[in-house]
Amino acid sequence: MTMSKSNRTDSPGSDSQENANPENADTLRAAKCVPCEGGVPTLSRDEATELMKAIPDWELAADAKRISRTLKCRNFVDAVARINQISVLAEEEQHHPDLHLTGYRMLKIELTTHAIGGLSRNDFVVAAKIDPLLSQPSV
Ligand SMILES: C[C@H](O)[C@H](O)[C@H]1CNC2=NC(N)=NC(=O)C2=N1
Repeated sequence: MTMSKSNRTDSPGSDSQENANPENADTLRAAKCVPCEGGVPTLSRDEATELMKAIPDWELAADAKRISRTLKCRNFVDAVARINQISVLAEEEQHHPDLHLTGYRMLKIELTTHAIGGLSRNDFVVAAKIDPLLSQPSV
């Protein structure tokens, strides 16, 4: 008899235990950034790759030390308005992206945890919170 997923008992080490609570955009958005002043390990490439599934519009750098999202804004004023929205969020979270505005409306948002020289969960929390801001008109 095949056991349905719902009445299967999870035991440590069983394959159903693996990824029992996968992170998604909602769990990341419900989280708060944890103050980071170093002394904690960066996420491994595998951990980062797993978290990328929650933020599909973002790109993982080849060295797995940062994530980025690039968008073409309507115009310069729209791009600056988005920077301002992101700055409010970054201050609330006390985790700050690098923001590059080039070619008058190309906005590249990069996240890395400077204190540890690589990625932490904070980067994914902020990325997941930035996404809804970008899907609304800025002004
Ligand atoms: C204590 C507080 O978490 C730190 O000073 C924060 C501020 N904002 C930050 N932002 C980013 N991106 N990386 C950091 O390491 C960082 N450190």
